[in-house]
Amino acid sequence: MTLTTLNNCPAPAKLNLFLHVNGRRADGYHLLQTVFQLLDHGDTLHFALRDDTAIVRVTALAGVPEEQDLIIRAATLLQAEVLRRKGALPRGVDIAIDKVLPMGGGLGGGSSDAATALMALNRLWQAGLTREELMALGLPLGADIPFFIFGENAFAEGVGEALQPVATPECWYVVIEPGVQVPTAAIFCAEGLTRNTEPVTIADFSRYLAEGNDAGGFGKNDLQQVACSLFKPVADAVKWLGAYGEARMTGSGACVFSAFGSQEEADAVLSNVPPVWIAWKAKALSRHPMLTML
Ligand SMILES: C[C@@](CO)(OP(=O)(O)O)[C@H](O)COP(=O)(O)OP(=O)(O)OC[C@H]1O[C@@H](n2ccc(N)nc2=O)[C@H](O)[C@@H]1O
Ligand SMILES: Nc1ncnc2c1ncn2[C@@H]1O[C@H](COP(=O)(O)OP(=O)(O)O)[C@@H](O)[C@H]1O
Repeated sequence: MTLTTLNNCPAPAKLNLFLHVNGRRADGYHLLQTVFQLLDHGDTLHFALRDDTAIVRVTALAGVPEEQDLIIRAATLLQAEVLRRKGALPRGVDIAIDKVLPMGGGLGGGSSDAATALMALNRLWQAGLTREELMALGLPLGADIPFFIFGENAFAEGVGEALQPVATPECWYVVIEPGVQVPTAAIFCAEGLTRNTEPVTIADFSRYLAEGNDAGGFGKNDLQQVACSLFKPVADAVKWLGAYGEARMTGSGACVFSAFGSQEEADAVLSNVPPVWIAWKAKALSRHPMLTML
């Protein structure tokens, strides 16, 4: 079927259930091991084909000029790839976004938006790229983009691009936004960052869960100590949520999460969150909702 619009396309948040820094590549990028968890909370994008070839963001995004927006950059890359393959530019597109996820929150919002744009436009433009080709196209824009296109919870290595599907518990997460934007680069270049965590295996993670442990208790987030020392609100959120269970930062911060077995337990914690913070609950997803939509 030829479509000209795709509305209500979800761009879910991710959590890094643990995040280990195992080394550094020659180009300075850090080698990581992590488990990515999809959440049923995120941004929503809307696409409408145009009669010209322009790619236009029709909603403003504070602090992100249109040409720097990962959504626009991803769409532009895919449009050029379609030109290369088919010899003609596909129609332009108006892209609207309902932005919910905080920027610099470690929830992968920008990457998830870009991944959703690539998946939606691959369909609208009938571009025919495989999932692997879309993942490779997105990687230079952000290390988390391949994961979102992969579409399943994953054990990731490299800079996050070597992905294996992994089962994770069907639990609820409480997420606190401490109200600061943590710049990823500042955390990775911090002097105090440890970069030599011993590698783990996907089997180690799965065994830990099979023993009945919470998803958020395996390993640690190696970026957390540095982020907490540079950004006190992150340390405060870890301390506060830690009173209810294992509390951990996601990605390079700033958001902090804890796992709960039921929605009621999550609600009980949420009702106590100090009003200085934005906080919400989200259910663990096992698949990216775009996979069902397309
Ligand atoms: C840490 C993670 C974990 O999922 O997520 P977020 O917290 O950003 O969501 C990602 O690896 C974020 O990867 P990516 O999205 O590519 O990071 P960027 O913001 O582009 O990286 C900014 C800078 O951080 C450093 N950087 C980033 C990733 C990495 N594996 N090693 C690095 O050294 C580089 O100096 C890079 O220029
Ligand atoms: N569509 C977008 N949504 C959010 N951030 C974007 C977007 N496009 C570019 N960015 C830039 O990416 C940075 C990281 O944002 P984001 O991916 O939301 O956080 P994080 O990498 O911590 O999960 C932002 O500070 C912003 O400058």
